[in-house]
Amino acid sequence: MTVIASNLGFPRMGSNRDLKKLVEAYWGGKITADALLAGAKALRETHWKLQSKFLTPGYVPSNDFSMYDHALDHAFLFGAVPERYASIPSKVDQYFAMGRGLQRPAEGIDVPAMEMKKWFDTNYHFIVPEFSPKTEFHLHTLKPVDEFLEAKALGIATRPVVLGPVSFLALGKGDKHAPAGFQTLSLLDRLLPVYTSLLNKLEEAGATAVQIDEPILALDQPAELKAVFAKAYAAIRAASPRLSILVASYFGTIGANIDFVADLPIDAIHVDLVRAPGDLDLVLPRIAASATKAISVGVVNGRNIWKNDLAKSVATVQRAVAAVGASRVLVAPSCSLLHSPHSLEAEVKMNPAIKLWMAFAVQKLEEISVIAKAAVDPASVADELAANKAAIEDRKVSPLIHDPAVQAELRNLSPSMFRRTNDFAVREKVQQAKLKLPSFPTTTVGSFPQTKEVRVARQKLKKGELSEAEYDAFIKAEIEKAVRFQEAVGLDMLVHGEFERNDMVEFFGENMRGYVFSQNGWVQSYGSRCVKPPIIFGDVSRPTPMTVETSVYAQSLTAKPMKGMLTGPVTMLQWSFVRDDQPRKDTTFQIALALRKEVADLEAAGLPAIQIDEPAIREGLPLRASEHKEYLDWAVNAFLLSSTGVKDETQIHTHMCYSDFNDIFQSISDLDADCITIENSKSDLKLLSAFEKHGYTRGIGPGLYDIHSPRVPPAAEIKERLEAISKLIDKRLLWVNPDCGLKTRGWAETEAALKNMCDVAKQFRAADVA
Ligand SMILES: CN1c2c(nc(N)[nH]c2=O)NC[C@@H]1CNc1ccc(C(=O)N[C@@H](CCC(=O)N[C@@H](CCC(=O)N[C@@H](CCC(=O)O)C(=O)O)C(=O)O)C(=O)O)cc1
Ligand SMILES: N[C@@H](CCS)C(=O)O
Ligand SMILES: [Zn+2]
Repeated sequence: MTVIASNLGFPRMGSNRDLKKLVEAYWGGKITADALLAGAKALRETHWKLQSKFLTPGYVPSNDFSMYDHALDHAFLFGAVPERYASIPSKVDQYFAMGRGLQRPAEGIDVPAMEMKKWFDTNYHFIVPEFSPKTEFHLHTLKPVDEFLEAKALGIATRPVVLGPVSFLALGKGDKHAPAGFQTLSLLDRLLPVYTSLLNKLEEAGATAVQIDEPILALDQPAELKAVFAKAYAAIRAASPRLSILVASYFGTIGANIDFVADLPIDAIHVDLVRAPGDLDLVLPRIAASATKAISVGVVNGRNIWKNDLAKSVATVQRAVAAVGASRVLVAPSCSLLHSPHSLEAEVKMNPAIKLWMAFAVQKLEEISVIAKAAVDPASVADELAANKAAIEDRKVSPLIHDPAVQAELRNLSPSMFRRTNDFAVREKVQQAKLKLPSFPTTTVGSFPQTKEVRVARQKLKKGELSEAEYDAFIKAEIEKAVRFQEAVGLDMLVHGEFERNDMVEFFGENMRGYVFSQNGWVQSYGSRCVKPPIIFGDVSRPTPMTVETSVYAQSLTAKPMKGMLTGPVTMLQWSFVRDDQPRKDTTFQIALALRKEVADLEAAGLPAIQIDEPAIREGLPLRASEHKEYLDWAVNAFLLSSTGVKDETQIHTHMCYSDFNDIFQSISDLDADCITIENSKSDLKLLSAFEKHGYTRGIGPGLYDIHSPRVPPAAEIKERLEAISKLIDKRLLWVNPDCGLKTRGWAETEAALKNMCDVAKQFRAADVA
């Protein structure tokens, strides 16, 4: 008797970010659509073959691959293609246009991208499906079937992954024509026949099992949802009586939702036992009470890079086996491995003492395989278990982790370190007297285009082909160009452009103690964009100033005020792989203390304004409301600890993007920043209504255009938006800026867009004076 070794999803990018290179080559006109599709197919083949080495036949996932995003795939699959993309001739271009917009003036095509949002509490972004009461579904593609058959042709039996009908609708939104109060779930009756016909086609192709992802089960759910789930799964069961259906919940506890999930006519339930170890006791009795249902135990962390404590996981799996028998237990990662880097194998430069503690996606599959074997026959994997035990022990006692000086500083924090000396009303006057900014001041969020030249220069520095001095001179030249550009375009508060940064989190990690870096530990962030999260393994501190020289240089080039530019403590935490041997709060406070010193140094060096970005503060919000307060208290305090050690005259900015901030409005206000630039261009005016409703009184720069798309926003569009905003927000508080940093854009489109934006600001300023 064996326990099944399974996977819920594999990273799509490939060992060498192959997918990124492929799609970008296609977008750049360097390869044809056929070459793109062939390249993607080859990548899937590699991934299926790789996974087959570790997983039980039939439990390798398919349809987890995506050219851009899986939520977009499902909108496309079910024909939820908004009207504005309907006339784009090729399906490939139509798909990418929905993800990233498309501007082809010669063909009269100019469509913005659909909205992009954070995928639950991850740093992955999904495309928000758009619906209206008129939405009719049909199978616009047969991607899951095609990919199932593709694997089958290679001799690999897979379990297709499909986004659940309830999560698919619930994660979507009403389009701009949808009436107020439109409920996307009201489309369930229309979706189900199409959904079940897809499952039928999968069965016809030979599929015997499917994984239906319902991640919304990790959220607090209204009572009405029980009936929605019951209806959806009754229809699925009726249409596919023999298909084995696993419903997967992940990213948190399934909680009280188990009460209705346990009654669904399905064959297996997946639970995330890393985030919610208590779910075993919650779910196992329900599984045991049924004669045939199986439990998929998510014991290997899909969200972090530390080695699994195999002995602990084996004990967990054995409890499940004891309760329901080995044939009804599946070992799995806690969630899809999409959020893990590909393989540790590439990490030839990493400190071996620390690498010993880690597992990336491929190593996690190996762990799953060992756990499944050990649950029934530990002797068969005795060597693997012994080696794992030694590594886990080694990490626990390693002297590399602890820094007594950092720990002492953390014990000695005083209440005054969490507040500014005076209120904003006082600070505002002192700052305005110093900065003398016009009304509707213009600024940008920090980064300017990270061109190929900039990235190649950094690569050359790493390879030793450029000296430190040559690289510094190159970066200084880039900064000077950016400063002259900003002056010419008419911006009021300038930035240095962040050219020296590989990434806003990685850069700071590289300059702090307690971090280690992978060479190739890329994780998809959105579309073709990847990040290489730094790894926090020990106590964090800042040995020397990190940004002062660069910021001082940038300020020396201009009479206009320059913003120092830092990444905030919560974002540093949220976008790193974090140590799991102390509370996240303690790690965040250590980072905040390091940043507080940097802020003090920037002020002392003469920077009049300092921006501390916290784009990830909302993303860190626990999925369950009962845990919100505790998180928000420490997250706000960490920001205050990093930012409040300055004089009244120093203007503290912050920046947030990619999330709905309405529900943390009070916490945003509690950050007490003098100005917040906030993403808003694609999420209508709901957010600003919250600022209006709560009477926000500090500076605010709602993003005026979307920076994720190469599309240049016409001035009229920016103007219309600013007009709508200035009806909601007191114009004395308003700043004029894009949604987020411009690092992913080219210079030509940046120049055109910022010119339009600054022209609009000038028009508003003139009208204000008149
Ligand atoms: C603001 N955002 C960020 C998030 N998370 C972060 N950790 N950082 C963020 O900025 N989450 C929310 C959003 C997501 N947005 C983005 C935006 C842009 C990117 C992005 O551009 N990623 C780059 C990789 C960035 C990087 O670290 N680059 C390195 C290495 C560059 C490289 O690949 N070099 C090549 C050679 C050069 C070349 O040919 O281009 C090589 O080594 O082979 C660097 O600059 O040194 C991306 O390319 O995907 C991510 C998230
Ligand atoms: N300062 C950063 C913020 C990104 S969220 C940038 O401009 O890229
Ligand atoms: Zn941003």
